[in-house]
Order: sequence, then structure tokens, then C-alpha cells
Amino acid sequence: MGNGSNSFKNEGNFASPPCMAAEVDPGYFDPLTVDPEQERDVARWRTAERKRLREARRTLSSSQRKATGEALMAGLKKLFAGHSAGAGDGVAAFYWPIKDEPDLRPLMTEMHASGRRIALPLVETRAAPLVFRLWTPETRMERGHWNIPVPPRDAPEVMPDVVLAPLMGWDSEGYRLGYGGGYFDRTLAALSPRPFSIGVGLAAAQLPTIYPQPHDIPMDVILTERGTEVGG
Ligand SMILES: Nc1nc2c(c(=O)[nH]1)N(C=O)[C@@H](CNc1ccc(C(=O)N[C@@H](CCC(=O)O)C(=O)O)cc1)CN2
Ligand SMILES: Nc1ncnc2c1ncn2[C@@H]1O[C@H](COP(=O)(O)OP(=O)(O)OP(=O)(O)O)[C@@H](O)[C@H]1O
Repeated sequence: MGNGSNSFKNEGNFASPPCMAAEVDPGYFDPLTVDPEQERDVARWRTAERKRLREARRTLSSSQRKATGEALMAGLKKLFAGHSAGAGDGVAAFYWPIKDEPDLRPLMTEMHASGRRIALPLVETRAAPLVFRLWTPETRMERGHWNIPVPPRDAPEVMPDVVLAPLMGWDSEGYRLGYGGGYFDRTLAALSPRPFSIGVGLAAAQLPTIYPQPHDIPMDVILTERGTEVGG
């Protein structure tokens, strides 16, 4: 603290000045303010919900899956058309579907053909923000962390303007439940400017709340096969 500043002087009975880090950097959260017992309960509940939602998604028929993917792609086109983040030759980050996630690859190909740059996320360092690399229909995909297909290391690294985040679960506040790696939260906390984030998943994956924790960052939009559920 600089000399002459007395704004954080200890007053009352506190042993230390109040933590102002969150005011300086909204991505910062103070682990000491999180109740470890409550954090453990939430983590356990999330693990059980992920399992339940994963099972529900697995039981969809192939025609339901196809219809869902098509409805989501139509919804995305509408969103991109109405938002500045969807204009020009900016970078849109998609995902390569795993574990019965909606398949949006036809839209990746279509947008690439119309001049849009398309990227995919990679876990290059564990427990760190994701890296995004350009994808084209010619890209020879490799197996990355968790066996997820990813562009090779020589594909250019880019900063996305829009990020699509597949979701296992979502709530009406725009919070997203993923696979439990915390990767999208870390990525959104690290990127400046923060990209426009669109959570993509099934309407049936709605939860009353995900019990948001200090590290959880809400999506700007939640899109399901029914249309835009949150934001937009
Ligand atoms: N198709 C697709 N690609 C994607 C994502 C996604 O959700 N879908 N991701 C979205 O973020 C990132 C990868 N997400 C991951 C999330 C969790 C774990 C993982 O190792 N999970 C552990 C449990 C969590 C832990 O304790 O670290 C595990 O299941 O063993 C790996 C990758 C980037 N690519
Ligand atoms: N910004 C962050 N900094 C440090 N740790 C973080 C951050 N964001 C999330 N984490 C850690 O990641 C763990 C998993 O988070 P969470 O349950 O929100 O994952 P998720 O959103 O379902 O996963 P993913 O985005 O990978 O699909 C949490 O225990 C949390 O401590």
C-alpha cells in the first residue's frame, strides 16, 4: 500500500484490512471466503447431477439427437445474425462433440465457407485456461487431453470473440454445469476482453440452480433446442 493512504487502515477488530482484490480484478476470488464444507457438498451434488444428466442425454434416440442439433444450429444462426460478436471475420470457438454432446459441425463448416474463422478449444495445460486454435474442414484432428479431438499444435492460436460452451446442466441465471474441470470458468476469467459466451445444451438439462460458487461465471446466453432461454 502506498504511503499516505489510510483508506484501508485497520479499524475495529479486524486482524487485516478488507480484501479488495475482487474490485480490482473481477476474475479474482478469495479462497478463504469459501466455506470448505459447503464447497464439498456442492461438489458432491454436482458430481451426482452430472451423472444423472449424462444418462438422460445418452438415452436420446438418433432422430431426437438430429432434431436437437438442427434446432440448436438454427438458433445459433439467429443469435449470430443479431449480435455484433457474430459479424465480420471474427473468431467463433465451437467444440468437437464428445459424450453425446449436440453436433454442431455442419454449422462450423458452413460458417467457415462464408469467411468466418472457426476455432476449437484445447487443454494444453491441466487446471489452466483453455487455448484456442484455428480449425478448417481440412484440419487433421489429433487426440488431446481426455481423448478430445483437437487441431494440431501447428494450427494458429487465436483469441475468440464468441465462445460456445457445451453444457451438462444450466440454470435460469445463466450458470453452466460442465464436466467438472473448471476449464471454461478459468478461460473466461483469464480472457480480456471477455468473449461473448453461449452455453449450448438440452432444455431437459435445466436445473433450479447449480449453487453458483465464487469461481462460476454465468454465460451471456443459454441456448437450447427450444431457443434462447437466458440472455440474448
Ligand atoms: N467437446 C468438448 N470439448 C471441450 C470441452 C467440453 O465440455 N466439450 N471442455 C469444456 O470445458 C474442455 C475440456 N473439458 C474437460 C473437463 C474436465 C476434464 C477432466 O479431466 N475431468 C475430470 C474431473 C474433474 C477434475 O477433478 O479435474 C474427470 O472426469 O476425471 C477434462 C476436460 C475443452 N474441450
Ligand atoms: N477461475 C478459476 N481459478 C481456479 N480454479 C477454478 C477456477 N474456475 C474453476 N476452478 C476450479 O475448477 C473446479 C471445477 O469447477 P466446476 O464444477 O465449475 O467445473 P465445470 O464448469 O463443470 O467444468 P468445465 O468448464 O471444465 O466443463 C472447481 O473445484 C474450481 O475450484
